[in-house]
Amino acid sequence: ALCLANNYARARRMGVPIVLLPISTMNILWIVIQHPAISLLERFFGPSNLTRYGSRDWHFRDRAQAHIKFGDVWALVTPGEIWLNVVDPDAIVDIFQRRTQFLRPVELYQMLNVFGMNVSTVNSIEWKRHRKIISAPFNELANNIAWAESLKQAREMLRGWVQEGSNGNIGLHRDTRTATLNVLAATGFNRSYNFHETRTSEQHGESYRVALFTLMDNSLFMQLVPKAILSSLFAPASWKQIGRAAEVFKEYMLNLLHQEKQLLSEGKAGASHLTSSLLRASEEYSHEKQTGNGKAKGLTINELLGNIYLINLAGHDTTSNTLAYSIAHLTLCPDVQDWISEEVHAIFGDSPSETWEYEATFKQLKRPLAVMYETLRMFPPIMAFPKSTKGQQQSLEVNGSAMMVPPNVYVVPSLLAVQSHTTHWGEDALVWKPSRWIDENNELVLPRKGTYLPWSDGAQNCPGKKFSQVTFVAAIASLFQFHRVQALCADGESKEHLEARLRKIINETAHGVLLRMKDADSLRLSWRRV
Ligand code: HEM
Repeated sequence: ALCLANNYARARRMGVPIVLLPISTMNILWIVIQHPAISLLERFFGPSNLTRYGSRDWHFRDRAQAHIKFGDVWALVTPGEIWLNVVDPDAIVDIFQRRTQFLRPVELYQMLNVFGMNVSTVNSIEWKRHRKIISAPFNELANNIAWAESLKQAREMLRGWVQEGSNGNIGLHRDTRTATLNVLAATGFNRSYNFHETRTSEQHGESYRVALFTLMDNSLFMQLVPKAILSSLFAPASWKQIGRAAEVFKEYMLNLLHQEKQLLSEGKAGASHLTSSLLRASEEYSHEKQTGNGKAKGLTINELLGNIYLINLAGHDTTSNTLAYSIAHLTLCPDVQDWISEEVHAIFGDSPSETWEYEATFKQLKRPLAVMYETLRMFPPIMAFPKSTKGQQQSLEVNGSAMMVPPNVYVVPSLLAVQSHTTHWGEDALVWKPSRWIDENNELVLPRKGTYLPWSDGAQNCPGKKFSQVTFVAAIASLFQFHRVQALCADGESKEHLEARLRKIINETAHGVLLRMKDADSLRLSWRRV
């Protein structure tokens, strides 16, 4: 109570509306029990501040409602933290530009440190070194490979979906995840996997892919239980499985690095590949250490593994969830499927996707990109990127009024609120409508700065932005060139009920680190050639 009173007094000095929560949203016990606890509290006592703003995914459920009620800036005050939520686009741009004043709070990203520190978990000085190294391989050569591989994966995935026929049990999330991880493997590790073989191996066996999925699905849990305990003799079997996944992933990556090192020494490795690029940085580090040559510019082996894990994690489920949300929406909008197909035909005619060239055509495929933009507007995989004032107070101008933000306050650009606010997106802000992204001159609409940032903004934005766009556009364009998708009714189900069920599935989220549908795999979808 004393901590809450203290934080309340600090927040009051900002002169903004305040909402109090009796529990810190970072409290470990609360993180574990919040979902059943919130359901129970809501059932017995009705909605309260705690049930509205106390969960990890409250931003998604609330969207712009809190800002419409409290204004463009308001504070969520808990015994542990003050979260200052901001929806004014100019203030949001300002926050991202002042990276050294509104700092990324690395303490909130510790779950990403499974193997070592990485670009998301180091402090702002070290960040520059990591960022320079990991950004280098994200170039047009990588995008070219991603394009070809995404087309290949989409073709194989679609073949399986069509074969599934009227059963429609396609496993939407499982399959888009397999495909996007294969795109990443082709680009990063120079391995081109067969979609169906990898899908089967994911259901059995102990591959690095299964290990990665296990680690990703349990990353919140791993934040609570140290790796050594997970692998200990007395740990329950389910914990040991997570510990084992960490070992399998590490072994695979070390093995890959070893092979790559050998290729490099023979002068064979492709310079564009992610692994060789990171490996060179690690060798540079060893060299610097041996020669005692100035400040470190390379990466230690643990940092190398840490960054490879981060890129695997950040680089595939983000795109695969976006594909899954998009396809789920497209089943509700057959007209948008035709709209995409029309553009694909105008560019490629009936040419098979094996012949599609990246450079000449990616820029022309505006409608698939519009689908991606619209899905990310309403369903951004990373729902919030808080910044912290740390030890210094900072000034901030919101709607033309200056305020002082005290030290150690988390300042949160309200991504989901600004991306679904009627002021910026009109009365139909909550309607999924890709056509809003194309203007009357057939150009992609450029939204006002600070109103659309699913890849974040400023220097710490997503280095994989274009890579994800290329992967997504290739997949959607090739899926809808000749085919259409339809959701299948359950026995005796009416069309209206099916639509309502689909919308419910779209809006029910899994409680993980990234936003994703809880039950995407339960959708029965039928693909047919037109
Ligand atoms: C739909 C696709 C994607 C979205 C919406 C997305 C979004 C984001 C966002 C919002 C951040 C900043 C997070 C923060 O500041 O807390 C980020 C960072 C990052 N993303 Fe992505 N991302 C996507 C795809 C990718 C892909 C395909 C890759 C790599 C292959 C990638 C690699 C990274 C990395 C390495 C970072 C950390 C950058 C840094 O801290 O400097 N992302 N992403």
